Amino acid sequence: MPEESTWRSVFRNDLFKGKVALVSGGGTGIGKSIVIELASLGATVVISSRNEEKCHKAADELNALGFSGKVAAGPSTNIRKEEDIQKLISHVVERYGALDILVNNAGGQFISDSADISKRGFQAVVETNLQGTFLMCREAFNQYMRDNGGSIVNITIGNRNGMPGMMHSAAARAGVENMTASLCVEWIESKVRINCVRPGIIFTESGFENYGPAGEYFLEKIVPSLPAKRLGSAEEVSSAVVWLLCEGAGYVTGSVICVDGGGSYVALPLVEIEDKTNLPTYGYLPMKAKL
Ligand SMILES: CCCCCCC/C=C/C(=O)SCCNC(=O)CCNC(=O)[C@H](O)C(C)(C)COP(=O)(O)OP(=O)(O)OC[C@H]1O[C@@H](n2cnc3c(N)ncnc32)[C@H](O)[C@@H]1OP(=O)(O)O
Ligand SMILES: NC(=O)C1=CN([C@@H]2O[C@H](COP(=O)(O)OP(=O)(O)OC[C@H]3O[C@@H](n4cnc5c(N)ncnc54)[C@H](OP(=O)(O)O)[C@@H]3O)[C@@H](O)[C@H]2O)C=CC1
Repeated sequence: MPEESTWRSVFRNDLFKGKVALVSGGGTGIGKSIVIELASLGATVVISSRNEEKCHKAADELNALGFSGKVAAGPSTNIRKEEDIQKLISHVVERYGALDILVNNAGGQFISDSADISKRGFQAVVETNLQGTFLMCREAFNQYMRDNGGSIVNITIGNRNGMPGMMHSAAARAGVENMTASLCVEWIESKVRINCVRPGIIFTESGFENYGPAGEYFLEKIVPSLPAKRLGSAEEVSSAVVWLLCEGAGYVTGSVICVDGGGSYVALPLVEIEDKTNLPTYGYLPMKAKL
């Protein structure tokens, strides 16, 4: 996390004054950076995840840094569980009287060849990333935003070229982006805007711990293949999130902003393809060139 003395948001410091925000997975990584942005711009921010202690620790740390009382941990919430989500949203609305901003940042997956993913493994990833995001949006809308308006940002993952090695997550996040397109129309009458931010490969300690040595190995191969030749920072993601949430983005809904240094336009070498290809050729004419 940046030192408070050196870190300044690029946005106006009262941008979210009086607003109440909920950031899922806000105790670590990208989510924590979004929390810092929102709190520093005047919002009251509730953070939640499965590990409540981690969220309390992050809230205490941020409040001690100068966001005194602006950051609070909500109840432990597993976004795979509908009842946890219902309780979390009602906790925020009852305690803070509003829910103006929702950032669906919680999510994750594991690296695996698709052929080795069990049914439960696939379900766990889809339940977390697609169903969890849907239920968070639905509850926020039904319990508050339908009558009061609001702004939602869903964090997704690079899925333009699929994501060999993380197929389940890319499929679920593509679903989130498509769901966002539907919801932006259905909820516009309630003055709810909903958008996505699709990060490329972003350095977060918490995120990469999840992959262990496999993560290091992949990174060595991925970084040279990225057009930007570097990883992104959490702050580069949270800047985009905050812009989408603010009034200046008032005509933006249903969109996806890629924060990926151009990574969507190259194939990431997450899986190795042998030089010798086995794909049979079809054709009647003799091949002039060796394909
Ligand atoms: C390193 C470079 C690669 C490119 C990076 C791309 C950029 C993306 C970065 C990020 O997303 S950073 C965020 C990372 N953080 C996380 O992913 C954390 C959250 N993830 C999880 O909690 C899990 O991955 C989960 C599967 C979503 C949930 O795990 P949980 O333990 O709660 O699931 P269970 O209900 O216990 O198990 C369900 C099912 O899933 C199988 N499974 C779980 N982990 C793995 C694994 N590592 N490999 C294979 N299978 C796994 C588990 O075995 C269960 O299935 P069955 O065994 O019962 O069939
Ligand atoms: N870092 C990267 O390169 C990229 C990350 N992303 C996405 O950005 C988001 C943040 O990732 P990042 O900050 O890197 O990694 P983190 O692991 O730090 O963030 C994931 C957060 O989600 C929470 N979470 C995970 N599963 C659940 C669940 N079932 N219910 C509630 N909370 C949950 C975790 O908390 P807890 O364990 O306490 O539940 C954690 O705080 C994720 O959705 C990730 O997939 C997308 C593209 C690239």
